[in-house]
Amino acid sequence: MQTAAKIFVISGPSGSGKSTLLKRLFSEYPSTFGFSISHTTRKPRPGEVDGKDYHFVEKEDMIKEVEQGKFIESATFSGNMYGTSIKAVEDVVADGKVCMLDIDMQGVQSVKKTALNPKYIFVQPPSIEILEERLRGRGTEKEEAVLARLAASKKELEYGAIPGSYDSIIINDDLENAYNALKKAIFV
Ligand SMILES: Nc1ncnc2c1ncn2[C@@H]1O[C@H](COP(=O)(O)OP(=O)(O)OP(=O)(O)O)[C@@H](O)[C@H]1O
Repeated sequence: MQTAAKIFVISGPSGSGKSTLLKRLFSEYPSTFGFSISHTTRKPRPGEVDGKDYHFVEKEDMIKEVEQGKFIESATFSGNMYGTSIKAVEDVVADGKVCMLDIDMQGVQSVKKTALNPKYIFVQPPSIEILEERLRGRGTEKEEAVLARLAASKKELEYGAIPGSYDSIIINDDLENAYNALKKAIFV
């Protein structure tokens, strides 16, 4: 099946349903799509393979490459750096797959400065109240983290509402409808 682009950026507030939708897409089309492999400065855990689970790199090398503008996004969690390089996205395409990039609003703005030329998809919750319900229902975050995510989601929603920020907006109310809308945005 033909897709509208080789790279899709999927963004939206935490809890809006990006992972749920992508999981479905990957299971319906197991050989069409791929995720880029992230870099990290943390040490591999037993069984983790360099270049498969992560690109395991030294901190000074990663800092240098981030400074050189080779990364779309990078962040530090508990002392370890993580990030997505532009090349990691290009590698997915070189491997014959359509790259799905699940990133936040800052990542979106950063991709816009590259030559990757993806289609941008925004996954929008039906309302803030429902977003809050789903975030709590997921049960993966402590109260503090839920509140931080909700605060960040307001900015994500504002950015999503600016005309031209995204090529498609998927309102994730009924999952079935949202999934069909996602497929419409992806396949031509
Ligand atoms: N259409 C829907 N109707 C009801 N519940 C949904 C729907 N879509 C997703 N959910 C539920 O909402 C919660 C958040 O979804 P999900 O984890 O996919 O969000 P996300 O955007 O990937 O979040 P994050 O950015 O934090 O990874 C999950 O518990 C999921 O099962």
